[in-house]
Amino acid sequence: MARIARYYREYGIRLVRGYLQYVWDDSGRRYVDCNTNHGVAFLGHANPKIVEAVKRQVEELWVAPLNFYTPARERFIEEFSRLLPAGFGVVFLQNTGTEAVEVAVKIAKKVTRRPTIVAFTNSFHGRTMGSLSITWNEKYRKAFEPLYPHVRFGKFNVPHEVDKVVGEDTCCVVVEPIQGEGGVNPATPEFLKALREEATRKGALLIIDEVQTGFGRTGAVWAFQRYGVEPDIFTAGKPVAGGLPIGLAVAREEFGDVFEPGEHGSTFAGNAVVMAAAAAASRLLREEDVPAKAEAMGAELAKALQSINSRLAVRVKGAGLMLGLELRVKADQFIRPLLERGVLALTAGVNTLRFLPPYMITREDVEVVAAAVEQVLRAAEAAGGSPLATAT
Ligand SMILES: Cc1ncc(COP(=O)(O)O)c(C=O)c1O
Repeated sequence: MARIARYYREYGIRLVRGYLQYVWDDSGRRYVDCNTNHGVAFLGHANPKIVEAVKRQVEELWVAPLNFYTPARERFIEEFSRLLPAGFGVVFLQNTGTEAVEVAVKIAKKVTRRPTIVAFTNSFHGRTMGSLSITWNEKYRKAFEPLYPHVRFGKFNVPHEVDKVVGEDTCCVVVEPIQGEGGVNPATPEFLKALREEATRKGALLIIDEVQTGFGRTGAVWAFQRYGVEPDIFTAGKPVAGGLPIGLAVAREEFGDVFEPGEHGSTFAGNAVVMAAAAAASRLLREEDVPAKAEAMGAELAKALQSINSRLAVRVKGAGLMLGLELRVKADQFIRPLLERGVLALTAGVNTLRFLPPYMITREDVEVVAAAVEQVLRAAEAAGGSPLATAT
């Protein structure tokens, strides 16, 4: 028998079931899911409203190329449009976050005819060759160089240097409103505003990457709405189809016809099953006021994490239900001990524990998570310096 290629750390746990904010392993053990497959299951595992829509769709039609109209795509665009700020009239359908970034950059290149992409320190935009080129961390890029050569990295959250990196050669500036993989680092309002102004001044497009932040997680449908700064294009992915693979770029109306037939495409993009799931997810987001719930439970979780009594905890970062607990030590050593206490979590950067739970997480779940985190930090403290590799 072949085996699945290994390039992820394995925890030796076999997950067999997921329902809303919980997953279960094959021994019947339940976990509070603050990993949600890197933010995908934000609307919960097997959310009944999405399950129902998918079930109906799989009996009707699975795939149809973008050359044809389908009721599933029509329902999706109708529901999704209600989540879009005025002026964002065009959706480019893809299958993953990295593809969403790729198409956004392609639009910028075609519109401006310029070569250079500007990105920032600690950015993460994906792992295909284009998006990897604007992902900052050497760990992800080194083995695959040379990448796309026309990239300049500016310093994240340093507004007075923005004019030095954005030039007349720049097709687009790509930024996460809150850096996810890079450490749960929120952009400052001054920084995003400087990017908007400088991009406009130099004739470059501003692309805001909402693959991790978007679709309600930060307390607004789109995180940039918290800043009052509007991009020309934004990307989304992870939770938009409730758990099925999706990525998309949303552009201002004027960029809608940028590609000639044949210049862009993707076989699975906009397939009927994913569209049915994304239509149901978009509807649920609006009807249940998911962003407001994320804001409220995010405040509870942030408060609980802040009150953790450990000298290893530095501060809580993020917004809504995209939260990081910065530590004085490397964060990855705590993922396994947290699993042993019934909590799935993530790391971000080197020394941040990241929590991306579903919006229906309860106060009791928050208590479970915070108690588990406190226990693992205290256990590490009690063990004395030895097991603690100091973060660099
Ligand atoms: C901000 C951001 N952009 C792009 C991506 C890539 O998305 P995907 O893994 O779906 O290709 C990610 C994934 O974590 C992300 O956080």
